[in-house]
Amino acid sequence: MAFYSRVSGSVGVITLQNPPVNALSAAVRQGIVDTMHRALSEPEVKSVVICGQNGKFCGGADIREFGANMRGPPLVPMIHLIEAAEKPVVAAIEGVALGGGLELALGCHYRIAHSKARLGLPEVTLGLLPGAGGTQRLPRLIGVPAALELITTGRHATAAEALQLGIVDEVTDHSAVDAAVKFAQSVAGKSLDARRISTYPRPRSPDLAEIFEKAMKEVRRSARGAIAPVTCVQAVHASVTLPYAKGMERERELFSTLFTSGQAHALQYYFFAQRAVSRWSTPSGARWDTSKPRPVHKAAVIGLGTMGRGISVSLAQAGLSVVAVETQEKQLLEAKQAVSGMLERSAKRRGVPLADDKIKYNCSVQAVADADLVIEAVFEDMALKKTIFQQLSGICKPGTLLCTNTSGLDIDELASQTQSPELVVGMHFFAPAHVMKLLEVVYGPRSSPEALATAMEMGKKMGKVSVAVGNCRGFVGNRMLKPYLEQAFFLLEEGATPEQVDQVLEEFGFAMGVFKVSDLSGLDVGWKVRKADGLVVPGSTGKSARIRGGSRYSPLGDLLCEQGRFGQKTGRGWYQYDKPGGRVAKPDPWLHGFLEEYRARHGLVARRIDHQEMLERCLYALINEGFQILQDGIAAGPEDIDVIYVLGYGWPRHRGGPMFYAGLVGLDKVLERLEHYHQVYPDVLGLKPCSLIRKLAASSSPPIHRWREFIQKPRSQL
Ligand SMILES: CCCCCCCCCCCCC/C=C/C(=O)SCCNC(=O)CCNC(=O)[C@H](O)C(C)(C)COP(=O)(O)OP(=O)(O)OC[C@H]1O[C@@H](n2cnc3c(N)ncnc32)[C@H](O)[C@@H]1OP(=O)(O)O
Repeated sequence: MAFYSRVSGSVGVITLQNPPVNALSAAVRQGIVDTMHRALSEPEVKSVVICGQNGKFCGGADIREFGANMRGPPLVPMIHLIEAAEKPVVAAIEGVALGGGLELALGCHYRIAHSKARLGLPEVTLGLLPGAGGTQRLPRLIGVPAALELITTGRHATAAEALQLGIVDEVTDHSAVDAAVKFAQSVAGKSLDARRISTYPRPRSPDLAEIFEKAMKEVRRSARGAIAPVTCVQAVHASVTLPYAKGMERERELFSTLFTSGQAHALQYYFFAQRAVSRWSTPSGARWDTSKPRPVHKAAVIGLGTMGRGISVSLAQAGLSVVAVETQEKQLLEAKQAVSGMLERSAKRRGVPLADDKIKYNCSVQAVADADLVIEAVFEDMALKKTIFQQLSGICKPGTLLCTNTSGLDIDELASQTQSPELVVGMHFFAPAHVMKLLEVVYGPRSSPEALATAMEMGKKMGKVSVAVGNCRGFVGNRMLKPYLEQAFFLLEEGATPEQVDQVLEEFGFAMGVFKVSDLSGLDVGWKVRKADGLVVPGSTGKSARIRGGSRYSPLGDLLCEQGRFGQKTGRGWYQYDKPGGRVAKPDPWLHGFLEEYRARHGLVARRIDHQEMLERCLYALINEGFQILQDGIAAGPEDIDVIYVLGYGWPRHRGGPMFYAGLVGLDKVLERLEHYHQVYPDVLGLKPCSLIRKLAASSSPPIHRWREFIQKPRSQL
């Protein structure tokens, strides 16, 4: 709703009230319309201020109302009512003015912002465009290039930038509401002819055609198949080619196309999924709202390789005192230099104070004795990690949380090396650790709810999106990667090239295809794991070379590693690069010859594999594992998996995540294709549909928010 009051006798103040962000729900819109009429009809009122309760102007349209039968007064006429008013209306912007919130402010005659406020039109991130006049008013106010940039990226601008661009008229360090009231009094009775943005002339400039062409090219390149950014450019284009009223019609037409699109549903689902993962729960009933995190003031990082350095930076930037340990003096010095550089660059980029003095470097593990939380970040080697956990158990003060940065090793095995296994959790960071937003927080069977809550809280402090997951090989992300990679290898055996498989995945929207990613992260990483698992059998020939434990196995990755082809770092992998460390992947005739020779050796006849089959086999094998993970209770819900895949594995956000995508395709269709492929390849376990997808499909494929009802709760000791 909206609350009306009169201030200083002559200023009507309309306060939006819809916690937590004063989104424009039907009740709020109704409240604005009613209170505007009241303010306009009261003769004593000479001007109006619109503000939001609790220091937040407005977070935009109420996203929860999208899709449902939208009731209440529509936004566009509501904003026109404000703009057409004969009394000056001033927006007092505190906190945020986003989406419909900024469009409401653009309908006001003046805008006063608090210096800490953020303003933007982030609709594009929800698969929409600013459909309440934003695409027509903003370019008229600040020009096409700046409007295009803000609308197609959806980024938030600071108040200072908004002032510079001309979006706001004044910025204050004090109460924006008080400033707006004062301002409103000063402009009472003045002409509003020059203050109605919709009446401004269409933006004109000789280079507009070039600007739009460039913008369109750029969004097509970066959107990776997302339609909203492209549609945003089309809508802004209407502001220069059409008069305002016609431009608004075009905006509405384009908005309607986006509004009902699968991409908008996916992006809005993802918006809530990213927030839902913080409300974690475990199979045994431990929950975010009943588990209290321990206070952490001092943290320690052991091992200052690439991951340890990034983790130290993240901790320091979160304001913690950090002890960074590397036992070799030379490596310690190198790491110190590298971390300082990272902190400096980051401080410059984010405009925050340098956090260099937060980190103390040390050669001895003893230095972590008084830390509240230790993150071990040495190589992925169980024996080494075990030794460190034994040491830590003896050195650390009672109650210290012991965390391991591992991408898949058994948390419980490490916990069993300590005297307090309940204080051990996994923290799986993604490289580069100070940049990537995702953190998998892994609870073992003995981790306490308090330990899990502390690690989740720590992730949040570091600005990460933390997802709580159970302990199993590869946790969620890497476990699902295995069947996906396996299919990609099998496709090569059957006749595809790495370029073909990657192209299919990139056209789907992945930032990089599976083989390019493999080259980037290093083929030797998986090779080491497979060797430790006893899967690598050098020189094996005949049928047994392609079977492990009764299931189909592809040794292609192992064979490349035996040739020293580790990917970008060696200049050769699934592709070739101009030099070791090179970044530009080029098809490699050597590899094509190698694949032909391999197929011939194993009696495999290459066939032409169509686009659809490549996509289905890779994605559905991954999705099937996702259902198995839900069934095993490793992830609490599909949102957890989707957030992990979007933030950690380059899954295109506009497709919601693998589990959402499965629902969109249709669970019965995914099941049918899995059944088909499993029949063709009965020796591939990853293609055997798991019982949860069968159960859901048999129950008429309920919507994704109901899937949890179909998951049998596994027992856990946590
Ligand atoms: C055939 C079809 C015809 C179509 C007909 C329809 C015509 C309609 C035309 C209408 C045109 C509309 C045009 C306008 C569109 C919009 O405005 S879309 C919304 C744009 N706004 C946003 O994208 C902002 C989203 N929110 C945020 O970015 C952040 O929440 C924040 C505001 C910056 C605050 O961040 P923080 O303090 O970190 O809090 P959070 O945890 O993110 O959020 C707190 C809770 O608030 C919920 N929430 C936030 N914003 C909204 C919102 N706009 N609507 C609903 N709910 C919102 C958020 O989900 C959190 O709650 P929980 O999920 O329960 O945790």
